[in-house]
Amino acid sequence: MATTISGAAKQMLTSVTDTAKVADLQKDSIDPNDNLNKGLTTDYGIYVSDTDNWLKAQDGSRVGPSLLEDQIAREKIHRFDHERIPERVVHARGTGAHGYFKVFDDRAKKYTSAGVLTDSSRTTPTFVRFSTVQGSRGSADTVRDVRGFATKFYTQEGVWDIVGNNIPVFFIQDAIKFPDFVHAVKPEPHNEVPQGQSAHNNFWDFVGLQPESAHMVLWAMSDRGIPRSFRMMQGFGVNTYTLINEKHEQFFVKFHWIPELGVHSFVWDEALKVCGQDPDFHRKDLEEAIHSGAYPKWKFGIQVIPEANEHDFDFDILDATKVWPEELVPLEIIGEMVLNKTVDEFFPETEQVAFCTAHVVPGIGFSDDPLLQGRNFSYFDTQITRLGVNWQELPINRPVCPVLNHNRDGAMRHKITKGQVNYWPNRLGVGAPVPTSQGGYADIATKVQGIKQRVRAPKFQEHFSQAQLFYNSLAPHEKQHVISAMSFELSHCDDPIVFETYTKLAANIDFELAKQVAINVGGIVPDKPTRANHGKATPTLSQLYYNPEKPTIKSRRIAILVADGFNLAEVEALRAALKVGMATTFVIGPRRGWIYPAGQVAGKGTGVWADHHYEGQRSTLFDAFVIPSGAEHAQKLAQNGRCIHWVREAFGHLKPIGAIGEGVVFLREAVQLPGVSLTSDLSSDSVVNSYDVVTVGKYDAGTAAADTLKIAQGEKGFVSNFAYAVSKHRCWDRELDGLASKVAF
Ligand code: HEM
Repeated sequence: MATTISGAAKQMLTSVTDTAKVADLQKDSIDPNDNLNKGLTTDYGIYVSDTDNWLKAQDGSRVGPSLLEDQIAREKIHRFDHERIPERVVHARGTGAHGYFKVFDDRAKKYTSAGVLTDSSRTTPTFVRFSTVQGSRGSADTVRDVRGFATKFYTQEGVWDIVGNNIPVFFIQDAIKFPDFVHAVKPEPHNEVPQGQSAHNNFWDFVGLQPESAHMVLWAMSDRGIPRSFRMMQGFGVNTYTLINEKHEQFFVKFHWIPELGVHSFVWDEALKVCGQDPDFHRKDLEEAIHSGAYPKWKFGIQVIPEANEHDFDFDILDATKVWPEELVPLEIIGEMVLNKTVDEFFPETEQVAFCTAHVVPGIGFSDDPLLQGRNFSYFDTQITRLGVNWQELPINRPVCPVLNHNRDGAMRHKITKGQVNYWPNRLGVGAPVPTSQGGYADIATKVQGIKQRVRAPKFQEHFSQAQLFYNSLAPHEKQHVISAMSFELSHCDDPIVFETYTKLAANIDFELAKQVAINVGGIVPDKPTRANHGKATPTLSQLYYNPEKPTIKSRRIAILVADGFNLAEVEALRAALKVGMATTFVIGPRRGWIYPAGQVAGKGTGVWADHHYEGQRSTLFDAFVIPSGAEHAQKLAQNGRCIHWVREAFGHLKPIGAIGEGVVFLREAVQLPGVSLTSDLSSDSVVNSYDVVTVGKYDAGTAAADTLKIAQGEKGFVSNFAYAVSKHRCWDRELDGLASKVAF
């Protein structure tokens, strides 16, 4: 039986994007350009000759009544009236993509019999949906929030879902608190405010009275809450699951995703602005990366604890408000996932995809983690409201292996099962259970004992030790960001009970943190810590730990700011060099269209095509930018307040800035960045890098060819030096040395 199942599901891969799931979806896809589908029809298939005029009783001179008998108009209106479905009760705003997952080898065999985790010859199709939690479907992407990272694996043995987040812990320990938590964080009930934010009384009231949330609150207030891109986030299964090997030995496990590009975030001012300037920023970023071939990639890792060692730790390994420090439980990297295809249509794929933590395949199981236990009930249940009881039959949700059972009927049943019986046992032997020896899901016999009572286990009572561990592990700029974020949020709480309670609670985490936040928001300033800080730290909790070993500028958005009279050869050389590193360049000029280089008559011939005009996009939407040389161009930039603001804002957001020749003069004379040294010799090609403001006097096409992109520290060439600054993401020293705060932006 087992061989029949996997045999039937064998994946026929003709290219990396043509996974078994993508092929499966073709059965339900239509292409309107296809000849067979050229003409417009009603839902029941007759051709429609007029979509503009409702059938009316009319005498030619006056408008008469519209007739209810018009079945074509009625159908159109009915469909429209009902085309919205309930949005997800949480994680309503999201975007998804297809991809595939592979393990490197069979090293996980000692833990699990799951083929998806042990068979390196397999390519398992995946679909990932990234989301925010608080906001509704139409809210902005770059709000401060936890991000969902939900992965559906279409394995040969059935669907496996890891419904995770970009933060490894959760706000609550027991699922019974989930409705309270969600009610508290969502817009307040009396006025439905605020949208997409936790900066309000009810959220901070709840977490102030619920100290188990202290650890997760710190993560959400850290840079993790404002990721630069879905592609630059870690993912975590959060809950404790189990792995079961062929010998029926059981292990506790946590699942991890580690992004190839490192873990990077916006700065808060930038995230706030992007909410308005481009509310779809993350959605478009994912699409742009996949379409440009810079496929997002994550390593997949597991932390494993043998069943016998469950109680070896000073925290409970089933408590979802705790991480398993990697010094205690090493992370084993066993595979990777690539996302390489955007959806063809948002609604049937991204909106109708439905995850469920209870979806596991043989070799993977659950633990008694009380949050997971509740989740296993909740997801199936909520999909019934959102999509109907046959939600698992929808094309995006159905497995790529055969499905056969006696669950029939229900609203919107698609499948037609032939035969006479829909129950087991039956006289025909149809739909028989599969023995575990042949692939049937095995529940491991486990001894359970206890007294029925509403309590939490003893180690679930401690809430601050890991909050301290997290805070202690952050780099100085990361700590500063937590203080600022908490201060921003509590400033939005106008009820003194709320901000006083939380500032009091924060003194359990870190004295300096509590003091600074309390001063900023008018809270209760502690005179001593409520609890001593144990001083322990672990490197893996800081985002800096995940900087790629080999620096990269892959998929970074780099703007080149020009006015008429710029140096064309430089711009062409820069674009060519940055393209080698798979960065995407955009020219920003006074207008969208041709911008004319020095020596060329305006309006004659071509120059460089500007992708946007100065007002069309702002510096917030790019990772870095360069100003080429050209006397006339530099003078024009200096006359334009928006261009000066562009540079000051990028400086304030700690972004790398490059300038050449008269571009440097523009920086020195018009922009006046504080505390930064710029090259003073416009005839020299030696590069000056000061706080990742990279300047050079001369950079010609010949030099550019010689300066092939080498992204490494200490590289002398202009483009390599600039690219290295881009690979580091931001210049934190600008912030730590107080330069950023001196600029108006
Ligand atoms: C470890 C803690 C949790 C994590 C990591 C988590 C993660 C997620 C993610 C990523 C989604 C979005 C799925 C998608 O993209 O469609 C989601 C949705 C949802 N979660 Fe959770 N969640 C957690 C806790 C809970 C708990 C405790 C409950 C309930 C007891 C719950 C109930 C829901 C519901 C009802 C949805 C909406 C599902 C849908 O309509 O598709 N979650 N969760």
